Amino acid sequence: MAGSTKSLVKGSPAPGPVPDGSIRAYLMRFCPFAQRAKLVLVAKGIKHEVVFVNTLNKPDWFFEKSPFGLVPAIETSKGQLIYESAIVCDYLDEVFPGKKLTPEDPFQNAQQKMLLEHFSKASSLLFKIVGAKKNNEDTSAIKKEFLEKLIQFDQIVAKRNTPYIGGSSVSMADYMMWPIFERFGIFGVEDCLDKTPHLHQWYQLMLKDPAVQATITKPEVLEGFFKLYLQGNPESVDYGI
Ligand SMILES: N[C@@H](CCC(=O)N[C@@H](CS)C(=O)NCC(=O)O)C(=O)O
Repeated sequence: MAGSTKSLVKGSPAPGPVPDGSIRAYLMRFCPFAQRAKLVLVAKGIKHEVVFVNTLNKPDWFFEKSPFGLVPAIETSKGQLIYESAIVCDYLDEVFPGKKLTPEDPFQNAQQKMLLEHFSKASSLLFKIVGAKKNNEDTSAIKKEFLEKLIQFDQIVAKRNTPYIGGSSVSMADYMMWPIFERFGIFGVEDCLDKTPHLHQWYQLMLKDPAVQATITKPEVLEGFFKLYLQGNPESVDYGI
């Protein structure tokens, strides 16, 4: 992926205008939401540059690019700013040519969004695990509830009887969910896939996807970052590549 490999921190100067014919993505290397944007950029072959932002020590100007101070955000050569991963991904799919990732059919599109809602009933629990781990609390009850919700989601996926969660080929719903699955190891829930056979099959299929292969982070790198994050020691985190 083109662009700088250093993460910008508080005090780093703001980058200049985005060159014509390109688009800039403000990302953080380990962020699952930023990976959603990266997956769409790569899957559609969109020419872009990347600016990594240290989200634990961000430059003040970043709030002008992304008002909530969150990655991902994108900036066009016209100075247009788009933030929130789902909105960023929809924008990229709508504006750029290449493989359409969102179904043209409104019902199929609605179905994809409903699948994401179902998945979020499980995935939101993962963020509770992070909170509990930060406070050195026991996570077993949350993990149990997560498994129950994931099994329910597995059954929904099974009924659809399509190789990908979104349909017969890889699509937006798959890319929106993938980054969370990639991080099952850091949440300590990777064994849940043994109990969700349809999701497990999908996971194996997604590992072969070129955009997934281009954006995947090695589990040991993710784990290293997560450990430091839990210690609340942002200065010691090397966000660069
Ligand atoms: N709802 C947002 C969530 C994005 C998000 O939480 N990004 C995190 C990094 S994984 C972030 O930028 N955190 C910075 C902060 O909390 O100040 C989206 O989907 O884009």
